[in-house]
Amino acid sequence: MARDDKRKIRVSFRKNRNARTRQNDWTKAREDEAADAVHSERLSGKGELTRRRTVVTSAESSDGLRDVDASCVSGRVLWTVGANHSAVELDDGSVRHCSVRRVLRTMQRETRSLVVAGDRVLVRPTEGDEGVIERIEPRTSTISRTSGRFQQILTANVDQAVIVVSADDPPLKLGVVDRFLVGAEKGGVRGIVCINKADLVNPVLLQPIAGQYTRIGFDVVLVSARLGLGIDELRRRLVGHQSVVAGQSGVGKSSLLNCVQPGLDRRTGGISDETGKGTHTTRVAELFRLDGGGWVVDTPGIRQLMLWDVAPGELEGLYPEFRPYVPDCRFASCSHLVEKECAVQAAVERGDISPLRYDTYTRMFNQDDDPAWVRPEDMD
Ligand SMILES: Nc1nc2c(ncn2[C@@H]2O[C@H](COP(=O)(O)OP(=O)(O)OP(=O)(O)O)[C@@H](O)[C@H]2O)c(=O)[nH]1
Ligand SMILES: [Zn+2]
Repeated sequence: MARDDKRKIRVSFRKNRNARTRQNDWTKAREDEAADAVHSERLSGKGELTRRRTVVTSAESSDGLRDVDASCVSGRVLWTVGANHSAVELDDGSVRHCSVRRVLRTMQRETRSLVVAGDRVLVRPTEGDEGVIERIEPRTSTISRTSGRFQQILTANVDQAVIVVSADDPPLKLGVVDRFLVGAEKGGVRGIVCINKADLVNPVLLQPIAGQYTRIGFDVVLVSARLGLGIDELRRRLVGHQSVVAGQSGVGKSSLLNCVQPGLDRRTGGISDETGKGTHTTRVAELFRLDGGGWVVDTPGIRQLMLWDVAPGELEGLYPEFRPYVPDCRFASCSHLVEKECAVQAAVERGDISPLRYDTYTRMFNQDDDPAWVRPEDMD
């Protein structure tokens, strides 16, 4: 290894990128909000690595990393088991089973950011189809959940979250949709609402719900894995993107992925009658490549994105349609719940903000663990 090789080190950005500031929100025109939501540079909720940028330097490595020489190849992590076993697809398409270099493992323990599906890594090939991960490249986004006192990163480098809910069985809950959307916003990824099992309800009943989200700027796809409806449109939205598929167990995530890419063979399971919550048939976060380009991360069928650590005061910034009104509230610390001269409440009363969205906001603000839910037949 040549010690004077050019190499990359990570340096911290000086700018505080932790939170959207009110100042930024004030100056945003309403039409810009959807575009803003996908502009991950400004978004919060990212891991340590992403607050750094990579620079090429010929100086001595300051991060304790060994020189990465020409024998190393880059690739993308497909899945991981524990802290030290990852499957990595190299850029030539071959897959290697990799351990993680010890110094990296130690650093990861400190930052709580283990190698995750979606990570771009540099691998030193060893025997057979094995290798060692020498470096994790800076992440452009992370999806994480809070586990105890720590944030656990589930996957990295995705640009959109497909939030799958079912029109029925289990019943559609707008509280669930909105929690996932808030989670996506917080993670700096674009949320797409995918309503599956459209065959179980009269599609006319789904239109007001779809309209509520498209008006705010979120894409909505109505699909039925059973009937094959809407699958082409879903595929079009996935191809060329790095997507995470999220949603409660039993809503049909695996069934949809099997439709989008036949031959994928995701295991599907039935709803468990006892709990109504479905059985957890998809266990590890796993990344797969789509024909036509892009890739998808399949996640365990639990409510993980809803567990994101969002402080009540952050919520106003994570409801894109609230943001234009917030600066007009009389009190800077307005919670938009009870205060007088609140521009958000006024917008709800005028019908400019959906009362259903406002309802989920109030429940999330009050940290109501029982998410609001509305069946289509309850819609006007
Ligand atoms: N009626 C109807 N049933 C569906 C549809 N899509 C999936 N299902 C059924 O819903 C059940 C759950 O589907 P899965 O694809 O296993 O759901 P999942 O979201 O992957 O579940 P987890 O792996 O537990 O997260 C299965 O019995 C499917 O046959 C649909 O479009 N319509
Ligand atoms: Zn207010």
